[in-house]
Amino acid sequence: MSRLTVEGLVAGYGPQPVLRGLDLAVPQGALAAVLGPSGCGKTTLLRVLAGLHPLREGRVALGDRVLSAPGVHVPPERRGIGLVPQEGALFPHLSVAANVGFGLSRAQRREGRVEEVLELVGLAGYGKRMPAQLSGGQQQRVALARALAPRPGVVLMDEPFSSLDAALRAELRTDVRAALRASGATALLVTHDQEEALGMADLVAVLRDGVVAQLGTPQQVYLEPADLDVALFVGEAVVFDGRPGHGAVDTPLGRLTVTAEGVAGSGETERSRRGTVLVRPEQVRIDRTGREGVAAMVTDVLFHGHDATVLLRLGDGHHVRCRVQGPLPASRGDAVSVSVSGTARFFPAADQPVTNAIASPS
Ligand SMILES: Nc1ncnc2c1ncn2[C@@H]1O[C@H](COP(=O)(O)OP(=O)(O)OP(=O)(O)O)[C@@H](O)[C@H]1O
Repeated sequence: MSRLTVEGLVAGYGPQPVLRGLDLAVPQGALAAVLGPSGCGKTTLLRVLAGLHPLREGRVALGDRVLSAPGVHVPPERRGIGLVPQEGALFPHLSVAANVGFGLSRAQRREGRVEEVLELVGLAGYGKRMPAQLSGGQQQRVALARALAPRPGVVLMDEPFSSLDAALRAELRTDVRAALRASGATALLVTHDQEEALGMADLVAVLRDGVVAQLGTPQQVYLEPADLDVALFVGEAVVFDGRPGHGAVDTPLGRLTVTAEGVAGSGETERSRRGTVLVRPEQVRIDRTGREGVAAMVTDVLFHGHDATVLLRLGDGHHVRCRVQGPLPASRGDAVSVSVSGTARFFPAADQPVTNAIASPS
């Protein structure tokens, strides 16, 4: 059983701990991405899980086996956890095969485990090469093969793609995901790249202030963020101040109907509750004819290849981002009108009752 469980984890370096009661559970065989801003404690978490840094309070367990707890510390080499560091960290004087086989017994090497994992990561036949003869992406594949070779229950990856260019990163993400699935290992991927976390993982844990602010599927953290900070961190957003009343909220993008329980028809509608209304840029629709929605001026168009961002200024001076696919709907300087499609979210201000409401255009 390799379900990874972290309960009430407190760990750090100085008097103020970096991790402050962190809870996290990753089911067996799942790939979880740990997403958070620089310095929030992602690497510290991996180091504690790998047994390289002590915890002060809490518990780390793999299945029923406690690995770390006050008074318990299973040494790193006996945890059944493989680590892929940020930049491969291969032994430069050892061949690929020797790097991969480093942690294996002679029997395991004789059984062909090295060739097996090299094939798993797409490097069959590369055993005799030296690390210096490999590209950055290939070196990361070897690092993954080395981590997988002893059949660990858990693989930890610390920003394994950060030194690679965008095209290589995308290719490697797909291959690493497939290799991890095939190995059956539970995996934790540390990243500060939202696209990587959302695109690769089965589960995303958003770290903030030393705890997990939200743990959910990529869809959940993007479409149903636990709070405004998570919403703003995981993807782009268009936000306005709002004060729902009578089951609707007025925004510079028009009147949005507030449909969720807690605001509409609950008796609270008359009580003014200021907060933030949030829509994603892909929900903003542009109408070239200027008939549907609110008047806006296109201030810039950023073409990304697979899609484009259209920057707009509304009549009242608000700036709005819109994401569009396919043919560009407008050019810089065009007068258009904009509206919102689908549902939006309302987050009451911090000093207000904390009930998220879903708003949709009326
Ligand atoms: N060895 C250390 N001694 C003292 N403080 C440290 C040490 N290592 C990390 N820290 C501090 O602990 C905090 C968390 O660091 P950590 O490396 O875990 O963050 P991170 O989320 O992985 O950041 P990044 O995304 O930049 O890699 C930071 O404020 C960092 O300065």
